[in-house]
Amino acid sequence: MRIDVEDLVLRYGDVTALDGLTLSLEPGKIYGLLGRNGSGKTSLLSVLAGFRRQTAGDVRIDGRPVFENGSVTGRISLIRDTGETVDIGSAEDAIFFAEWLRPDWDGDYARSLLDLFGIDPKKNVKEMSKGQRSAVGVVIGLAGRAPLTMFDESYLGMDAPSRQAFYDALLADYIAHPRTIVLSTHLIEEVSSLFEEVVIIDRGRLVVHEESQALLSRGTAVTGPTAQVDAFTAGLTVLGARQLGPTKSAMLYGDLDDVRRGEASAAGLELGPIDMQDLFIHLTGGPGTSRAEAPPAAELRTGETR
Ligand SMILES: Nc1ncnc2c1ncn2[C@@H]1O[C@H](COP(=O)(O)OP(=O)(O)OP(=O)(O)O)[C@@H](O)[C@H]1O
Repeated sequence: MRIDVEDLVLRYGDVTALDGLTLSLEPGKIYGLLGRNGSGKTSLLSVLAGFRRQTAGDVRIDGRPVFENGSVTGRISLIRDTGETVDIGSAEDAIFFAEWLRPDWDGDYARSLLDLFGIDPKKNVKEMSKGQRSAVGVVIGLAGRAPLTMFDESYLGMDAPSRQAFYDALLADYIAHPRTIVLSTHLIEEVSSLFEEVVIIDRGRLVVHEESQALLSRGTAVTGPTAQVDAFTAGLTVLGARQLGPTKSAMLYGDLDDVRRGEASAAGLELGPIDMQDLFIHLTGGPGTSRAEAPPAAELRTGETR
């Protein structure tokens, strides 16, 4: 499903969670939705799912308004981290309910996923561990095959092998049944290989909406002997560095032109890709930056080496 959001504002009393956000997402892609704590990710997903009415602005899914529009919300699935969507008895009950609610529901797939995650279908969801509840939520989200499926940190409670099983299942099922998928996450490195496009929001505003590869190409890792790396990176925007014995790897932000690349090669330095997480930290103001100090979004969008 196609998403068009224009000048979206959402306020909770005095708190402005979404502050004039404009964004369009094409159908049939996997999007990563990233942002620091309190940046407005859950608020955005809640408005997109029709759980909340926006304070101002326009929200359209496939060209139609969302809030209190059953013909649209019935085709949208938002799985939240709290698992409240499945708090209705056993996992089997949750599946029964989802089957009734979801036109594209695949019951056999749901049961195979419960098996994959080691979930006892008869167990009451309320008596499950946090990770097991998350897994039930993930099963409901995947097997529902909603044309717009959104996971809001739904898998945070799951352990590493279960999360990996989820990523594998998501990718395989997405290839077999293409749809629009939005993944909100703080586990950036773990999930970033799934993203076709990345949306970063900060303080309720859009900072970046770009193809993953284009975003990653904004940074370069420079690796080699410490003295050469330091000489090469002097005056450039260095996001961070790692030292291993006499070898240093520095993460640079911004384009390196062919001349600079030639210089690196002549100095015996290796140029490689940068981690999405390092870019994210930079684009949202750096680890020690308070929300008030973070650079404005317009400045962050330029992508030039300073
Ligand atoms: N029900 C609510 N009532 C009042 N303020 C709220 C409510 N829900 C969210 N907020 C505020 O809105 C802002 C955005 O919150 P939101 O939950 O959308 O952020 P988030 O990006 O999902 O954060 P996190 O990564 O921590 O989950 C925050 O300042 C938050 O305190």
